[in-house]
Amino acid sequence: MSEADTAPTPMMAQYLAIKDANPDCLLFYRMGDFYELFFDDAVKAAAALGIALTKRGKHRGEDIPMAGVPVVSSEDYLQRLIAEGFRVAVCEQIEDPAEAKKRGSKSVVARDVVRLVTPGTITEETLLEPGRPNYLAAVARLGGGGPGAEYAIAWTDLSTGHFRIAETDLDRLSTDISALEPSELIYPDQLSGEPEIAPLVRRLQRAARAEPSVLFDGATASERLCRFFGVSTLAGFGAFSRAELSAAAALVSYLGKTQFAARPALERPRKVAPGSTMLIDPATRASLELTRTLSGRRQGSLLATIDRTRTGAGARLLAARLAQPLTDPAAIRERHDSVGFFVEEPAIATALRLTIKGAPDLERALARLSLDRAGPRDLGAVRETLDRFRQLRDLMAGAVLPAELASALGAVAAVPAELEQLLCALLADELPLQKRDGGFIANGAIEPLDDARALRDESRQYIAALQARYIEETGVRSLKVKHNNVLGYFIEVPEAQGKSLLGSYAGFTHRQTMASAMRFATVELADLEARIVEAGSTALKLELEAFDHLRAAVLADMAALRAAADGVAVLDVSSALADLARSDAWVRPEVDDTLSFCIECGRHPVVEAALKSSGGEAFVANDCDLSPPAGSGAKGGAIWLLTGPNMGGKSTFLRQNALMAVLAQMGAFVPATKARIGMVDRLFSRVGASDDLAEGRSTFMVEMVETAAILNQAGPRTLVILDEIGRGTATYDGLSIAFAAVEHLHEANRCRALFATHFHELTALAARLGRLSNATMRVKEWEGEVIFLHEVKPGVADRSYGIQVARLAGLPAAVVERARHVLSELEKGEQGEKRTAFVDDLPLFSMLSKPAPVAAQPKAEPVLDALKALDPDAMTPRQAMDALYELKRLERSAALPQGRKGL
Ligand SMILES: Nc1ncnc2c1ncn2[C@@H]1O[C@H](COP(=O)(O)OP(=O)(O)OP(=O)(O)O)[C@@H](O)[C@H]1O
Repeated sequence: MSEADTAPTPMMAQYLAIKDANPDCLLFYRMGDFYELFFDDAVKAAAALGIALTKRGKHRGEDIPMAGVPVVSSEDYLQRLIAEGFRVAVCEQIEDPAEAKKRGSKSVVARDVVRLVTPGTITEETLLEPGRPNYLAAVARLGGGGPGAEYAIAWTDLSTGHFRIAETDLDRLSTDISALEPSELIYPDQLSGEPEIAPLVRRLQRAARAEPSVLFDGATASERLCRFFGVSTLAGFGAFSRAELSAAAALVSYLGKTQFAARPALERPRKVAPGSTMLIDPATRASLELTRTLSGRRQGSLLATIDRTRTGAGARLLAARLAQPLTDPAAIRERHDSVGFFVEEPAIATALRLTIKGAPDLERALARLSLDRAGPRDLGAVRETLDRFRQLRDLMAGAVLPAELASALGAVAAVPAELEQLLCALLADELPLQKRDGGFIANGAIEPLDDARALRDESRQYIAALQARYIEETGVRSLKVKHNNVLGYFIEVPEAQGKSLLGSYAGFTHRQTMASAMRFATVELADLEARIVEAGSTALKLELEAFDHLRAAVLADMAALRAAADGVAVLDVSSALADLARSDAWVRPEVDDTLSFCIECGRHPVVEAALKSSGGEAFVANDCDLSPPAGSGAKGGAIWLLTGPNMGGKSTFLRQNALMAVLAQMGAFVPATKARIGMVDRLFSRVGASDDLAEGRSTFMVEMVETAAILNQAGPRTLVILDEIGRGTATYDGLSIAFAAVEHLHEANRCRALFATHFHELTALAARLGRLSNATMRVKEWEGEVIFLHEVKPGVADRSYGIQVARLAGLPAAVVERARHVLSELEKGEQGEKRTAFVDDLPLFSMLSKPAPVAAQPKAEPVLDALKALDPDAMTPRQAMDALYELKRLERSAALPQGRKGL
């Protein structure tokens, strides 16, 4: 094979050069109306998208695999590729093909990558979830990995422009990142494999990405930030640590790397003060199902249950608040004041919620406008929002607002009125999606545009007139003036007449002979066509200029618009939480600096909602008081040790109290009749067991790692929820661990805690530990059946009723019967006999030889017998009354079964 055979074509050479520069992305290579993918990219994309894999030409003697997606529907494909974890480099033609032709017929149109589409940098409405922030985060470490290391996180939502920076430390790094649920996290490549990064990378998988350390370079960080924000000093933004600057600069440099020329209009970075939010580690977050259920769905999470917001920005703010509850009681009270206002003013709340319902997503439209990725409908979104802003102002005028709402409404009112006037004056009522075809500027708005449009439309009438004249002059009645993209305007006549016209009609120039028709051009048609094209392109040019003008006007008011959008989000969240509080009887909690934790008639919002929607029994409200015992002068909150039957409602009770703290401190009202919560700075929840195979840890190991974290980190302001610690190992080991853990929580951590256990032996600790009390879930037994009352009361459970629950769950009757037998033997053993002896007494597989027991015959019951004997049709009213009294008497004399019987 000669050199020439193996050398790539000029186009392929261009492709390979661009692909070489973007090795970790799928390359969308623009060819006409398609983005084409080649080689491995084509194979991967075809598999991921289910599109055809074809071939185009050869490279080094091999077929080149190719797959393509139409440009018009490329967003759908991008969305699916991003969801699958790919990054996409979008490569466009950056010159007019006509220019390329000038360089020679074989020359290739210049192309370059204009954008890298990555999960954290998308802005298209179709690619984003409306109610979820889409964070790109950067983590920086300065000072090596030793004890003096400084850590910081910067994060931005490109689709809204929010930009925050926070210092963090080794202990809370993972917790802080999990609160953000970033779509993409970048970290310096020198941290790859380091212990602080490894778990994050495992958790976030492909969303975590190592970037060259130069992006995180502390020495150039300030300068890069200044350049990005177009300022000469960062002094006006606040004081930032070196690690914070490094993380923030990495973020803006990464944006430069992915967005190329487009510069996103980020707001100025805001510092999040350390300790201003409640620490909730990833395991706690997952087990409480704050924003997602354990199976990863939004439906059934706390967020989905409480979300009554009416706008995308409101839903995002609610999610962000839930992910990061506050710790400053004054700031929390401010949010409660806002919710309280709408609870007290339902008429205003209802009107407000109607006004904002279905409002366009202003924040995201602004982000697209700033990146020059917007269409006419984004301008339309601004126009519509400004109209709603005005309605909001009118609606709330005169109301005496609490501080947070007053400032939110102030921001809404501060948007300059001229912008709305300008948009209303220029934009058409109905707007197309794309600006490239024009048609979005109103008639009568711009005079030269009206003229150009008139000329274009008149010319079309001239064509009709011209056709009539040609018919008359030639006598060919079937003559038509037509248009196509190759010939432009032309005259078409049937072939027979065409032939006679060829010689006789001097004005016609022959262009084409078809199977049954002939086509001609004339000078007049060519003139007209030129005028139409010119008028059309003049009109489009004027429209695009107007678009740029409007875009510039919007961007000039960007800061005010953003602040107003934030304000509407606050109004939305506050009124949504008020709506929830009113309809579901939630109350305003009191959050202060004490160590109280006193909840009256608390409920679990998600379980309650689930019971309600299934039409089942009503949720039973329960009190909880973990405040330091009154008058004891105790330095530390109380611990409740909760015992009770399986399925009795222990986990529900534990979680509902943890959720109560989260809800109260995010600024919501709570599902209770009264709540007083001394600020919780850290929340731990270890509920239920699961293994973590990805981390190579067994169920018990996970449980112990998480328990260790709690015992090592919980302080006096921490709230701890522990469910069945020590269950995953041998009984005595588990019991000992649980025992020691309770003692440690009481003596060393001194935190408020709820501890549920099936180890009834632990309840004896209450005699020794002053702040420990026993509580239990009430049950009633009836005929060997257990009835769960779901009521928490002081005291100790006598046993776990595990066997009854197992029977309810459908364990084979033989197994249930055998278990009952084993249990009674074990209980005897506990009362003095040696266990081993008893186990020896139970011959292995003895149950297999026994027939399955027949269901127990119902016991004779005098009330029932008497009832059965009655025949209402044969009774007088008097006799019926007497019979009723007799039944009552029988019922009273038959005492309800008590205690431990009927197993
Ligand atoms: N307060 C309540 N009011 C009404 N129903 C409740 C209440 N608490 C729990 N339940 C119902 O009981 C079911 C079992 O509750 P939960 O899982 O909390 O029990 P548990 O005591 O933790 O059980 P186990 O020890 O088996 O883990 C729940 O799914 C719910 O339907």
